[in-house]
Amino acid sequence: MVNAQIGIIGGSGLYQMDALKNVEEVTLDTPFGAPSGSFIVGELAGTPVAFLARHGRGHHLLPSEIPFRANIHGMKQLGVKYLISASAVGSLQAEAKPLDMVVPDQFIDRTRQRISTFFGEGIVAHIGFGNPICPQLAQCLSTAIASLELEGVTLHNRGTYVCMEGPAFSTIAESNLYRSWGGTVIGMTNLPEAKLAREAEIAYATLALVTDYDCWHPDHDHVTVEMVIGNLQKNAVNAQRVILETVQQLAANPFDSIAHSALRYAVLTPPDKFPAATYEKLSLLLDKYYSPSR
Ligand SMILES: CSC[C@H]1O[C@H](OP(=O)(O)O)[C@H](O)[C@@H]1O
Ligand SMILES: Nc1ncnc2[nH]cnc12
Repeated sequence: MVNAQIGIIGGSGLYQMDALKNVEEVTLDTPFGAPSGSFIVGELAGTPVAFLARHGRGHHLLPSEIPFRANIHGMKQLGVKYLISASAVGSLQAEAKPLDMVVPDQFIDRTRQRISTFFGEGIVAHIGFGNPICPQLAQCLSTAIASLELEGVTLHNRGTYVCMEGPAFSTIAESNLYRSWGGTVIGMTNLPEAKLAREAEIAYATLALVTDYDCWHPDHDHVTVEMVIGNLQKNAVNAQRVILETVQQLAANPFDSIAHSALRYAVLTPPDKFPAATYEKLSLLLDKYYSPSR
């Protein structure tokens, strides 16, 4: 099996990494079904990475249809310890303008139809999620963005990502509500990913690419798909430069994240009560702690 410690999930407008070398397409199955598509494994500046387009390469999956569990499980199978998510977001604050980059440190969950856990079916676990983003990985992203001095791009190195269900964009009333809650940006995908990555003990951070002002700003048009993709196309080259720089930093200075031991005290069910079939589904996550005692 191919091994890549760094994973990249590309969102709307980022369906491939142009700088990848020695590329191999890997099709994986998981106990949680099929991922969004095949993983593209290759080298970025000599470092092995695994890339996945979360909506599929032809963008055929709605946010609510993305097989988040399979995607994260697939990354885990490939050996990923650090996961970078690149995502299009609307801005909820005037200072975060289209084409800016935000590295959020918090989430607000407004999803309704997502399965955001690997657990259940007889094995109960509760991970800590107070700090949902890995601070060191977020710092790597921020350092990379700052070091590139990208023209016209302001870095916002913290912020709250509101994750809505979609697929319709928000109403003005909702957008203003999220602003009053302190939301910085809004998207439809990153929260289930972050929760599942934490359960899989993978450090996760988001590179949020601002594409629009959602619908709250009196001086800007309401968000449309055309606006999102137009701005992302302008910024996709910069986003790939940021990811490349981050991967180089990470390869030179790997670190231990709190995410890497998230399950140590999370499981409540005694191991002798684990249903065998459920344990088998979760063995990639749980063997590290329980295999010898079972
Ligand atoms: C194309 S606009 C809405 C769409 O874009 C964002 O996707 P991603 O997070 O995968 O970049 C947003 O979350 C919606 O899924
Ligand atoms: N305004 C917005 N709302 C939700 N998701 C988005 N992705 C990009 N812009 C968005």
